[in-house]
Amino acid sequence: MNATLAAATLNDATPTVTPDATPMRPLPTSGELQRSLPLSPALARRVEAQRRAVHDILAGRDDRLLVVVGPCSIHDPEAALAYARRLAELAPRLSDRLLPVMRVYVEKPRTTVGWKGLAYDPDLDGTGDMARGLEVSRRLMRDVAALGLPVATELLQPMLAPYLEDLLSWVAIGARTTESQLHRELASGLSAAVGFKNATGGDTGVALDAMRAAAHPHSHFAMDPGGRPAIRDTAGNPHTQLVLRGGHGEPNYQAHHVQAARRALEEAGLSPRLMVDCSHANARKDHRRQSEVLLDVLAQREAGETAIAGLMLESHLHEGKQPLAPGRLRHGVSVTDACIGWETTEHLLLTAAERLR
Ligand SMILES: O=C[C@H](O)[C@H](O)COP(=O)(O)O
Ligand SMILES: C=C(OP(=O)(O)O)C(=O)O
Repeated sequence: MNATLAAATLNDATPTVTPDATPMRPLPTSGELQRSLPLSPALARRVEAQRRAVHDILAGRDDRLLVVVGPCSIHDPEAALAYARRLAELAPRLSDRLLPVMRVYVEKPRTTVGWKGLAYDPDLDGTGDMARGLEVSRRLMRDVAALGLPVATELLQPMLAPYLEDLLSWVAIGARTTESQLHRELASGLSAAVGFKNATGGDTGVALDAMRAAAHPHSHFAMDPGGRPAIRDTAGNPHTQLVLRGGHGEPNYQAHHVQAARRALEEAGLSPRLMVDCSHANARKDHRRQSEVLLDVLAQREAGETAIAGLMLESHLHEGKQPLAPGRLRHGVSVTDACIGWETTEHLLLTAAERLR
């Protein structure tokens, strides 16, 4: 062992260097962040009610459509809050047929390399101020939940979950991590519902395996709120869902795909209530195609397909995407995948509510 590390390990319970002696930067513990940005009892009760509403849809006790909608990624919390206000204002006009849940995605999985999200790099300049990233992420999620909108996010780094999980009503485990045992263990201890995406290559079987694994109790390595390593014993999460997102550039949202997925869920003894992601490979990475997918999904519901319990849309204040060039960013435009703009989003959500009445 390197001499600096050995000294630090022996003399100090919290070493501040890595094995190659690179200094490490401190982060708050999840308990510290929760104390500085607490959930009031009233907001905690509201999140509980939001989770119950999502669970009811997944269990088929509520036949509304769960709609996970919002930016591909959050890079500007102020623009995200402006989006949230519009969605919260629209929600009462939809609420008899749809339950809108806002995408507040602060972590991004990357195919190779790229900006990894607000929690990792809130200054968008590679400085990686994750302490501030965690703080702005938690603050934003708390503001969105306080507007009355259930919060959805992708959980990618399991260590990050305890900082945010008390605010979440719906969690995605992404196409790149559905097969990961760590993410299945994580899902098994969450109170929020969890959507497992099919793999990037299109395999839905791994998501079904993930649902079965997450429903099971686990004991796994974790951090306690004080930042100490701890064993987390989970109860298992029965509120999980398959998310069809297409694979290898090929869609999997059409009626025959949905019917095949429903049969596979039933055969595996899982609840046949899935979500269709209108973006990603289902839109062949062209954001304008999201409306085609949504209209097809609505037609399937109208034809009596009960397996479709939800859909996902990538949407921001303004259409399209832009390169991440700090100082030259257009307000409310995605810096990751291209999104549909607010007017299209509003039109699609109102159309969906009307057609499902
Ligand atoms: O939704 C997001 C992206 O499709 C995913 O994070 C991968 O992004 P990338 O291929 O641009 O890295
Ligand atoms: C990364 C995402 O999706 P997927 O895991 O399907 O690529 C996403 O929804 O932001």
